[in-house]
Amino acid sequence: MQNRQEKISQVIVTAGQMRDIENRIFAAGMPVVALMEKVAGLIARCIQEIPPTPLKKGGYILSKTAFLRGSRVGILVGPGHNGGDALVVARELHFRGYEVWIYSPFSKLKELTSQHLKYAQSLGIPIYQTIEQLPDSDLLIDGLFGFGLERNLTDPIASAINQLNELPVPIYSIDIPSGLHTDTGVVLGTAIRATHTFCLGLWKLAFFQDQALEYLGKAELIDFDIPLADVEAVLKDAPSIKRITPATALANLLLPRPPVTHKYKEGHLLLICGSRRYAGGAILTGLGARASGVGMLSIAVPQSLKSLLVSHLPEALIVGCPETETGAIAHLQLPEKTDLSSFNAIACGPGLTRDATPIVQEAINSDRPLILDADGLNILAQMGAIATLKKRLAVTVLTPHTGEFERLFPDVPDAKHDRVQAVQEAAAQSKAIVLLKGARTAIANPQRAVWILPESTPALARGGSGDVLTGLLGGLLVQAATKQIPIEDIVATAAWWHSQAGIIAAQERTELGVDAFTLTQYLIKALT
Ligand SMILES: NC(=O)C1=CN([C@@H]2O[C@H](COP(=O)(O)OP(=O)(O)OC[C@H]3O[C@@H](n4cnc5c(N)ncnc54)[C@H](O)[C@@H]3O)[C@@H](O)[C@H]2O)[C@@H](O)CC1
Ligand SMILES: [K+]
Repeated sequence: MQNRQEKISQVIVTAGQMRDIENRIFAAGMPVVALMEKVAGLIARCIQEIPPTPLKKGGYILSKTAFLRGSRVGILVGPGHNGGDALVVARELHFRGYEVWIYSPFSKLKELTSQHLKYAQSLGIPIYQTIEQLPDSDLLIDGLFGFGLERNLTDPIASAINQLNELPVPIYSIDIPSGLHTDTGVVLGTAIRATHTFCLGLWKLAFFQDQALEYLGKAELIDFDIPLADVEAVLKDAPSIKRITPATALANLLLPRPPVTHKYKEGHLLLICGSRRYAGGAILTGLGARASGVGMLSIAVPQSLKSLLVSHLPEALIVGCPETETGAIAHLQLPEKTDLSSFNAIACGPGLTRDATPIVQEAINSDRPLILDADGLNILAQMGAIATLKKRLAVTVLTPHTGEFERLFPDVPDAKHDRVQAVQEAAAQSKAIVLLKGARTAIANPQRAVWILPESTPALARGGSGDVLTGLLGGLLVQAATKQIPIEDIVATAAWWHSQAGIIAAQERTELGVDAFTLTQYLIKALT
């Protein structure tokens, strides 16, 4: 049972896939009306369990409303089965003693929705057609549109939604905030700004698109027992899109270590980073790698940074390299009897400046697994990312933020519109594993499979936090090199670990207190 729940919690579907899964359930004999009753019953129960918490918006307490028996609940009803769900909730809350009213602005409703409305009316629940008639409420439930929304919202419903968003009451959306595109999370005209969203059955893609986040509020999955067999049957031929869960991330963390091992068995990582201008980037990348538990760490930096790096990372082998006039690494000067094949992987980029082109070229030409970040990505973009990467013999991992992504892949569809599709396309075209940073970091492999980080914190939106990720990822990658773990899974684990450290640090120190050095100090804490 645990296994089923864990699997369900990883799945992410599009609206089309959800409809196909739903149709299989109906074809197998489950009556539509029974499923609606079951789903809406679960939602009604969740609403009754809402604790009496103060309402906050933007961090400020607006009112101390408690949603207790007797509270006034406004139910927003659309024309389809999302509206049907809302009407079943209305009926249940009515019988549980809540003071319910219904806003039903559409004249044409689907059959089942229309029947529920008729029954609600027979119970004496007040029904209003226009926004001006609506009484006050302590809580709104949004059942205007679910995954059936197919075109832009227009007036009068669009302006009604805008007015409802202004009310100082929490809004609980059923399935998805009405007005959001279920796959891209794009706002179709306007959308409900929910304080809480009950996502029904399986996570929909919109929940992991950055542009949707400010509309979703706190998101919760309502598991209504969709059989795994139906999910697997519908998803089997499509590239998988998965949430990274704590269980999957921890499974790849290489703990416990085998009792008999040695430092070279736990991987040798080469970091190529830093310049006179950006010395700190090299330190942060090194500290990220240190937290990974890497067996051996070598760090190539400009000669003038060598003693600084030694003082911060005494355990690492610091390789001082000849430098350009501007203080960038001019070329790699490894110790005697060492060449790039001595390392299990290379991570290259943080703090290099764009003057370090030859060394990035050298790393790309090597046959080692390679992580490129920051200036490593900017230099790659100048070379032409797709053509350059196609020639690589070993795996490449790219870790761009949106700006770097656009420079790397100018011909890939707009990452601001649909980040998931963009990262899939970039990985497929470049044959690299691409980690697109954002509020919901998304990782894709060349086969278009995607892993999405469902949780993060804006505390990580600070200079240097990406350097920490690069080091951490590099350290994990070399340790996994001898252990047959797919690299995509290691990338997902590194992203999860990094964000968990940020979340825990922010809880203790506020979102303002997570500078990149502090973040490195929370990495181990996130596991203990
Ligand atoms: N997936 C499932 O297994 C289940 C789904 N259920 C509910 O059913 C919902 C999907 O129901 P529907 O397919 O009926 O879709 P919706 O309820 O999302 O709405 C579709 C209706 O809205 C109309 N519409 C679409 N765009 C419009 C626009 N821009 N302006 C005005 N009208 C517009 C359509 O013509 C259609 O009548 C889900 O979101 C969920 O709430 C649950 O009842 C039961 C289980
Ligand atoms: K909705």
